[in-house]
Amino acid sequence: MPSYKLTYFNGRGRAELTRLIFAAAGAQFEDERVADWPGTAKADAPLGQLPYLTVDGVKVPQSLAFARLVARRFNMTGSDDLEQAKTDAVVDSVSDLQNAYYLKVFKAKEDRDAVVAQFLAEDAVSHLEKVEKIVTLYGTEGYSVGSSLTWSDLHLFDVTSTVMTLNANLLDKYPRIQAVRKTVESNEKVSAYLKSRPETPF
Ligand SMILES: N[C@@H](CCC(=O)N[C@@H](CS)C(=O)NCC(=O)O)C(=O)O
Repeated sequence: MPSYKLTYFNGRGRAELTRLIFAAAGAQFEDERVADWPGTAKADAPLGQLPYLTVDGVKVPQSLAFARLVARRFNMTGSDDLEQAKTDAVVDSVSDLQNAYYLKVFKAKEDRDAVVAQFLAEDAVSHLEKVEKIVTLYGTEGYSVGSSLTWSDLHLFDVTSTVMTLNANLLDKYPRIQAVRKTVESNEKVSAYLKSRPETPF
């Protein structure tokens, strides 16, 4: 059996997608949470950043690269190469929202309320409209692509959960996104993980 160690801060952030994939697959991994940064951890990280995944002793940086590897190993990237491209396209659309959130809201120091208001009125709307559109195009009710759980469903769930902390009604206009979230939340293994995971500030 391959060994996996996920190294990140004590947060969901860019590591949570991979944790959700492991949870949905019912697979074991070591969840290393770095408390002292940079400490010695920065020098240990392949690109000087977190997260990274150590697979059988090999360190893989870039959260989407190793999430895709793990999802592929657990058959969660789609049933053929075209479906894989579709889950990639959904993941990228969701990541556009995630990156805008990190760049604007997470890093905001001054005028946070104004930054949040602008993000919700402009960035979030523009990205969520695209996610709703692509999920409608490629998925069936409750799935972002095809008709079974894929890593794009988990990414959509995770990132929208984070952005919803800014506005609980954020998804009112996006029924297909809501339906995917319901599927993820009602997955037995994922739901058990969500109940047991640590509460963290991000
Ligand atoms: N594209 C990278 C981004 C990694 C990244 O921005 N990591 C941040 C935390 S989320 C980090 O390590 N910041 C600390 C630093 O750069 O010193 C990924 O998806 O893994």
